[in-house]
Amino acid sequence: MSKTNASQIRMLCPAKLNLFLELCKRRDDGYHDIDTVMVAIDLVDELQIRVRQQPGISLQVDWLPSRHELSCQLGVEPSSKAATGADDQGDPSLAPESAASLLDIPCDERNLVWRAAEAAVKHFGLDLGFEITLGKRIPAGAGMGGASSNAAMTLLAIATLVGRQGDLDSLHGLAADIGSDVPFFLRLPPVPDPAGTAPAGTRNGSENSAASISPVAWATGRGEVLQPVPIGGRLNFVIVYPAIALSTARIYQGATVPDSPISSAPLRKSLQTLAISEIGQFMENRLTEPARKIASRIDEIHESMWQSGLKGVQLTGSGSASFGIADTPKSAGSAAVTLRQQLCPGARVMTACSLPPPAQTQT
Ligand SMILES: C[C@@](CO)(OP(=O)(O)O)[C@H](O)COP(=O)(O)OP(=O)(O)OC[C@H]1O[C@@H](n2ccc(N)nc2=O)[C@H](O)[C@@H]1O
Ligand SMILES: Nc1ncnc2c1ncn2[C@@H]1O[C@H](COP(=O)(O)OP(=O)(O)O)[C@@H](O)[C@H]1O
Repeated sequence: MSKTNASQIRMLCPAKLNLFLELCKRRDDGYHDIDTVMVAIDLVDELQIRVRQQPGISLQVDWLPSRHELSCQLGVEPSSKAATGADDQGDPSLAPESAASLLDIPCDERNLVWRAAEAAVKHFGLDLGFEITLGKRIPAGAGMGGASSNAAMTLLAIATLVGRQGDLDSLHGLAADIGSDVPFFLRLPPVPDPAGTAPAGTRNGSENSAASISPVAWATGRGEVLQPVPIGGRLNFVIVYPAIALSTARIYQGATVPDSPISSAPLRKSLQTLAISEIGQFMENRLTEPARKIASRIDEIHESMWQSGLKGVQLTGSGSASFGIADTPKSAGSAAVTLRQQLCPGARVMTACSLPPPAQTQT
């Protein structure tokens, strides 16, 4: 989706869920070799980038539909400190490094959008500036790739504005330098945008271009080595985000690499037939244990999600959000109503669908 003209572009930034995440090895550089399967979903942030002749970057970030609405859902003051997520004993040593607040997103070089814009200016040798506005829906510190998706779409948007969108491979390295999850978002099919016109520019790369034909990818290395995973249709999800921001680094630090890591192969195979009970059987997230030790509310949320009839209930990424799979959009909607009655305020309950494989977006 993009509304591109000579001076501005609008991009939708999809979130992601990890259907599988296994730790294979702790690396000397402080990262882990992982085996993960990520699916992009239609819960999106909105990015608008305008070209300025004067070099420099400006960034404005707002929550959609509004900060007030989200603070009510989460049961936090609009500028409150993030809930500690410490365990019931409130052990401060377990509290995650909480964001200044659940709703405070940095508007300076700490924001991955800003870093991506600076990297693109340098990479393409531009003497232009960019005025950027970002509308956030994807919860922060949730394990849903919000910041990474924003960064990837910023790279794509600036490449499109300067007529370089054709060569995704050169952007792959920039993306991987910004974050391990960022390359995944570069190669997704464009998100259909009701307010936009044609989908964003072509996303063809050479060896990985096949990856842009699927909203699902198998990622290895630290998450930057990608292969497409065929999927037999669309999956319906219900996502629950408790009012807790978890630090990705902290969760990885608390994780243990198993002696015999399990493989995502059975899960990847089950996605082709889309047999939900089979998919649920092969799902796994090795970061669940460290996350639930810090935020014990995750256990209560999983219990409520199972009881609401969802299948394959699991933490996404390093958390704090969890998702479950519903048989149909209708059953997802009714499970969400039940969960909102039980968990809100104090959590966001969202429904979402995996992005359609490109063949379906042409219909
Ligand atoms: C956990 C995952 C699962 O998809 O997503 P999120 O929960 O962040 O959405 C990713 O691996 C997060 O990717 P990303 O958020 O880009 O992480 P990065 O900025 O690259 O790394 C943040 C920190 O996480 C740890 N890290 C990250 C990736 C990896 N394969 N091994 C690690 O140990 C390192 O301590 C690193 O310094
Ligand atoms: N564009 C962005 N959107 C949201 N958070 C951002 C952004 N840039 C930097 N951050 C910071 O990164 C933290 C993690 O953001 P998150 O959306 O969870 O990213 P990811 O899931 O890719 O790790 C946030 O709590 C926030 O402080």
